[in-house]
Order: sequence, then C-alpha cells, then structure tokens
Amino acid sequence: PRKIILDCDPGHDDAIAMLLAHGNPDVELVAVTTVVGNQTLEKVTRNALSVARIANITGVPFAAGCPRPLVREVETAPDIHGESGIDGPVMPEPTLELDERHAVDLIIDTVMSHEPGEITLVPTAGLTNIALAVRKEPRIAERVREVVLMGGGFHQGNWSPVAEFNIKIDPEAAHIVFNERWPVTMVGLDLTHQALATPEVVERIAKVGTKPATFVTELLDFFGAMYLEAQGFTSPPVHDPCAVAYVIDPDVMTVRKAPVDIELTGSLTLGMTVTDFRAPAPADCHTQVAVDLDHRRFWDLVVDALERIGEVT
Ligand SMILES: Nc1ccc([C@@H]2N[C@H](CO)[C@@H](O)[C@H]2O)cc1
Ligand SMILES: [Ca+2]
Repeated sequence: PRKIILDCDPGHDDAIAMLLAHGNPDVELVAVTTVVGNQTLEKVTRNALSVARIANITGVPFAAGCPRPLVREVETAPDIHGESGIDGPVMPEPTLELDERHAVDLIIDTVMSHEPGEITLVPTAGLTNIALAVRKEPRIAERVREVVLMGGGFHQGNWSPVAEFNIKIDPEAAHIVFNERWPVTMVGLDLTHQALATPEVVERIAKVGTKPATFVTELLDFFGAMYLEAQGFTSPPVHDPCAVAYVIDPDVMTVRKAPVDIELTGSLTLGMTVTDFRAPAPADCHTQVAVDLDHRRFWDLVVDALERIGEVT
C-alpha cells in the first residue's frame, strides 16, 4: 500500500479524508499531523483524536503542529465548520495520546526513517507544517515520493475571488511548498467542487449502517447546511478526501501538467495559485493540477472504505 502522512485541520471533510485513508487497503496512514486552519490548533487536534476514536484508528502517531501561519495572523473558518471546527455530530472524548513530537519533527522523522520514494505527503490544510519541515530538513524534498494536496484552484477561489482557504491563510508556506523540486499534485477547488455530497450520496453512506457511517452522515448534514447558507451550494463539496482518492487511484481524476506559483504581493490576488496552461508545459515542470473528477468512482471509494471499517463498538 501507499504510505501517507495526512496533514490536516479537521474539519468535516478532513475527517472524511482520514476515514477514507484508514478504510482503504491501498493506502496506509503512517502518521497524522494537525495544523491551525478551519479552527485553532487545539480544536482541530482534539477533533483529529476524536475521529481516531470513532474509526478505531490505533498504532498511528498523531502530532500537533503550528498554531499560526509563518507570517500572517490566524484566520479560521467557523462559518463553515462551526465553533468546534466539526460542529454537528456529538464528538467522543479522545482516548489516543498525542505523540510528544511537534508535527514538523514527526513528518521529518517519518520521511527520513523510510526509504526514498516510500512516503507520500497528503496535506489537506494550510501548508505551514510542510513548509517548516522542508526548511528544517531539506533532504525530505527529494525523499518524499510526491505531495498530493487539497488546496488552491486554477479558476476558483473560496476565501477571495481567486484564492482558496488552505493557500490564502498561509501563502508564504504555500510558496515554499510549490517551489520545492518534489512532485506536487494540486487537487484544487476546480476538482473538489465536483465532489458534491448529494442526497443520493448521503443515502448510500447511511445504508452502510454503522456508527462511523452515521457519523459521516451527521458531518454532511451540518456541512451541507453551512455550505448552503454561506456559499449557496445545494450539496456540499467534500474537498479533502479527493486528495486521498488520487493517491488510492490516480484514474479517479484527470490531471494536467502546468507550472503553478503563489501570489504573495497582489492586492486583489494574494494567495492565488497562478497556473500557466500555456503549451507546451516545460519539460522540468514538477506540478500538475486536477481537472475532472470521476465522482461515481470517488464516492464508491468512500462508501467502500466505510464498509471495510465496519462497526466500531
Ligand atoms: N469555506 C471553507 C473554508 C475552509 C474549508 C477547508 N479548506 C479547504 C477548502 O477550501 C478544505 O481543506 C476544507 O477543510 C472549506 C470551506
Ligand atoms: Ca481541511
């Protein structure tokens, strides 16, 4: 299986990404790290540990990371994720203890203790931890197999007209991550806005009939209500599991090689993932962007993962 580190800010969709990674046999969660984003570091870390209990994730180190972006002030997203960061379901008390290392050190230790090309980084939040990890230990840039991140968008924004939340809350970190020589797949809003949790999807998940599946339907109900109110979506786009799905099965979406760089000085465009589709893409282009989602296959993967997790007592 593909060994992945999930760097996340649960977050309704981060939680579903974690369940997909845990349930699918083709990926192995070797570490989970948290970072400030949807809510404060303390809240998203607590949420991550609660999700671990719901899914009975054991034997995987969880470490908390940066409580604020590299340069800018903390900006959270309560309008979508609520005050707790995962409003809606009743969340159980965490039982798993946090790893005593900082997330940056857990990421570095995990990558450096595995063979080159073994570990894939799957960030589904702001990129502060990832940026600091590669600055502290530059060798991870050639040791990591690839970075598959949920963030950005080549024609879409959600935190500004042209910038997506994960990038815009820490654009300096994103600039670092997109400009290292490692392969980067940007699973942006252009793709994730196709991953809609329609009533049919929610019904398929409910039919799994387990507590983890019920938890996911409760997440989607709240996330859906907030998305309708805040952004006018009739069904909520479930962003983060799309990045995990690409690692599981790259055919679940189409991708295009294109240079991507991050706007750091624009007054209207700060945090924009500026994507150059001019042909031909340079031979040494190390970035690609996700374009079209096979949403039937995507939701099949999510339902299958929940079926494999089964009941958790
Ligand atoms: N409005 C809004 C703000 C932040 C997010 C979070 N940021 C990314 C989508 O922008 C996902 O990782 C999700 O967890 C989703 C919606
Ligand atoms: Ca997220």
